[in-house]
Amino acid sequence: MSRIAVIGAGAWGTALALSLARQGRHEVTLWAHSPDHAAEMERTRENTRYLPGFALQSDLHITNDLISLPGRADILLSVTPSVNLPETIRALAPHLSDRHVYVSASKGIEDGTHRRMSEVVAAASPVRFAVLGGPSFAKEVAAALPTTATLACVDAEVARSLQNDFSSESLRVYTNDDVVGVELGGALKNVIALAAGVVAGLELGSNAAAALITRGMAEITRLAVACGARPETMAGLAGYGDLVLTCTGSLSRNRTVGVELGRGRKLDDIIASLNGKVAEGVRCTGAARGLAARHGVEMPITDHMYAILYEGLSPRDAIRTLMTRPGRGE
Ligand SMILES: NC(=O)C1=CN([C@@H]2O[C@H](COP(=O)(O)OP(=O)(O)OC[C@H]3O[C@@H](n4cnc5c(N)ncnc54)[C@H](OP(=O)(O)O)[C@@H]3O)[C@@H](O)[C@H]2O)C=CC1
Ligand SMILES: O=C(CO)COP(=O)(O)O
Repeated sequence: MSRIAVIGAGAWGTALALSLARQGRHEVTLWAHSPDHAAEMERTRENTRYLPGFALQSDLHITNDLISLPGRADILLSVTPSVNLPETIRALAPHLSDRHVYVSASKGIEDGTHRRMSEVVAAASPVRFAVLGGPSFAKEVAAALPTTATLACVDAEVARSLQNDFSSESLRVYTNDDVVGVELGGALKNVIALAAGVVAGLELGSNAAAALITRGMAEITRLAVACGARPETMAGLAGYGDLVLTCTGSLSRNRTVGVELGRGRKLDDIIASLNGKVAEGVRCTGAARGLAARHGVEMPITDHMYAILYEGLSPRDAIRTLMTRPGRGE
């Protein structure tokens, strides 16, 4: 039995808490950011705001007390939006030690600094770090549909132990030691998923959708490898797997934002209609572009996505300029 605290009661944190509690062999606590959300989940035994339709098990603890978590758990599973990780880890830091394993399931890169979540955590605390990635829509994990994931940690023993803790009949977990690759695969695919949504919103057809995924993978891999990732990781679940899922699956929030952009809706209006739900790619597009500039890596799809989001480029003009760039080898 492990004591596991899930930090973040959005859709993904709740789905992971449900999946862990379902096993019946762990003590699981789910932390919600806002007190009223925690109280509402305690009362209804359901997360009606972010993952409606799934009953929270009676032995799943719910709390809003962040700093109690390091005392009641050895594994901290961090599932806040990436923009909220720095404030969360700052609050937790005085209570953390190297006996804690901190598993990040957030998929983003810090704005401005371009730090990965592992770098944000390492700068603030002495915990051992792992990252969970792969193709995994929260709703399907909550429904116990077959799902695979990648768990990366530089310490192979910790990775194996987490694999054992997280694995179940419906969740098959693979280990990896390429933390950089799993982190960047998860964050960068969100940018390409936005672009895939744009292609769908403009009704550009299946050829364009396949091209976008493939050329998107090429630029994600270029950047990730320049940052130290292994190419094989990018060809695996946390790379291609998650990219294919979010570029094709209608449950993807990032893809949905892209679809609406392609149909001509304004970004502010689309974000407002998400009601506090996060589409990480919107922020990550700027961070990815900054990281690429630092490493001298060419990211044409990411650049055009940035111009659509923040510089008023029309989706149709973006596709036209991408299609008419000077010819090059594949
Ligand atoms: N949804 C999915 O299928 C998957 C999501 N992910 C990743 O998981 C992460 C979380 O996404 P998801 O679960 O979808 O989130 P949701 O969009 O479902 O929910 C947003 C969450 O952010 C919380 N929040 C808002 N402000 C803060 C804050 N200042 N500090 C901490 N938390 C805050 C909200 O809590 P409150 O309402 O109480 O303020 C709410 O729990 C993202 O990085 C995402 O990419 C990864 C795989 C799958
Ligand atoms: O990362 C995800 C699935 O693996 C979820 O993608 P969205 O954030 O686009 O919904």
